[in-house]
Amino acid sequence: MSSSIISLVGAYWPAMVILVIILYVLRNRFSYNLHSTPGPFLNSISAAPRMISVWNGKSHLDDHALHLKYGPIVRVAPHIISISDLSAVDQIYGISSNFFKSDFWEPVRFYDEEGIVPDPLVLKDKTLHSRMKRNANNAYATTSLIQLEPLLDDIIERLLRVLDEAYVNKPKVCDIGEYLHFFSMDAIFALTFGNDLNFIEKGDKDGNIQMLQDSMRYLSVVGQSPWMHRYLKGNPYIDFLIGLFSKSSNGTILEQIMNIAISQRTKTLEDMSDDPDAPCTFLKRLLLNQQRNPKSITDRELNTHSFGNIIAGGDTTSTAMRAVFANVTQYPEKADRLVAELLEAGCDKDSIVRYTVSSNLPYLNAFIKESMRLHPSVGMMLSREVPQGGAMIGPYKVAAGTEVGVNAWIIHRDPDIFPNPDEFNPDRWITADASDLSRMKRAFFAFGGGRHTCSGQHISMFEISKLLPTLLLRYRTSWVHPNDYQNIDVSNYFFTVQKGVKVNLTSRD
Ligand code: HEM
Repeated sequence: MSSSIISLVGAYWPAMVILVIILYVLRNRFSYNLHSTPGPFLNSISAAPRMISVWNGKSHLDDHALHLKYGPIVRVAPHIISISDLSAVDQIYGISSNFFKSDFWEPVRFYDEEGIVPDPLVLKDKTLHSRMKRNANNAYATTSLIQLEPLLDDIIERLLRVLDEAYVNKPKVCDIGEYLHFFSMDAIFALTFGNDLNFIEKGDKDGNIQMLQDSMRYLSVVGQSPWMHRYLKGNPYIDFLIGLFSKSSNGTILEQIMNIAISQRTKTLEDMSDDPDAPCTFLKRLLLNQQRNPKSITDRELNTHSFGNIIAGGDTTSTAMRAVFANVTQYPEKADRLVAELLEAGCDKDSIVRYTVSSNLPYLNAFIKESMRLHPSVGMMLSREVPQGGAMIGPYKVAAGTEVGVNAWIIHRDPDIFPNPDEFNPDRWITADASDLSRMKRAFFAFGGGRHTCSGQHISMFEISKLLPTLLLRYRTSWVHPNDYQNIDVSNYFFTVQKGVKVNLTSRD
């Protein structure tokens, strides 16, 4: 009997392989009821094209091309739909929406003996998420940040000193993009904990920034097929093996940052009793919240809030800063208009710009917003899962469990919302009539939307709207080669990090 089965398999195995492939293709093609959703055929039968696109770091360009070809709703993988439609923003992300965070985030969900480590960025549990967010709200508020301005000023001064000494009026090319990254890392450490790692002077000598970016690459690629995580870094043995060959084992850098968060909590508690008048950092404010109402926030949640700041606040803010800086360099006449606005508001080239002044300057704010429209720091869709019972996505009824999302990179280029979308035109934010402006604001998705809207957006605007005008008033900036703006390389591993923002700096007298 068994020998006849073996000979049968031996004779028909090619046909069986073909049958399995056909069944696999059919299953994918018709899964989640998505067979009539527009999109390339290959993407509907396998996640591989999507994973390759993400692996290459150019999925924002590929997705944009797909939307131009197929319209506002595109099936980019058997289980994933990318949407570029204003009404979908409310439907998927609105406060009362019941779409929740998808398993895209599984590769960066951490578990300990108590279960999932509660990081708001990745939580599916809406009740816990709302409580965590509510109880940290005041630490992210602008009023809390303003009293930390001296801390930020120290870091800005450090950066100016380094730039003055090494680059200004010297024939040496400045990789300002790198310095903006160092600045944003030092700034977020300082605002969160009260001290920083001095990336500005020491550089990234331990490769921490690179390791964080490697973790994002892992998330972006494996997040397209999250079940794979279990067989990769989600498996302790495999993770150990990967760690032997690469410095960027998922565990190392994220665990290191979590350890910093834990040790800083203890240190801040001690400092609070030694010096109650010390600046009220993010962490100190959370500890004060906890002392007032111990049930409102646990130690574990305190740790993940600080941890989340470092993970979510470095690449994002520096990417936005590089986008603004590149536009300042590319459009000198617009830069001159910014300078004129700053001088008229009483700023001068030898002082650090005050946040209360810069945050009220219309052209500066429009310039920053337009830079973030054309170059949002997050360049992949903010993935959510369709809830029980399925949902109508445009004209399509899609099944529960389908991953759906809007990508800022795409919706920010919708010509019906932003006419001449590829044109860098800060004035569109100033001259649009009320109804167009309201649509533009609703479509501005750089900080996400709804209940998961970026908690740290005021922190990043605080940093950006102080540092960039200060640099602008102090230095003239020019490209090293005429085509440098077009040649900036963008790698999109969730964060759209640019390489090659290199300039000559001269003092602005
Ligand atoms: C220009 C700078 C920034 C950009 C463009 C940005 C963008 C975003 C986006 C798009 C989300 C939504 C993710 C989603 O819905 O899936 C988000 C969430 C978040 N961001 Fe930011 N971010 C920036 C800076 C920061 C900073 C400086 C911090 C911390 C100090 C921060 C902390 C967070 C946190 C904690 C969340 C999770 C919020 C939640 O899920 O409720 N971000 N950010």
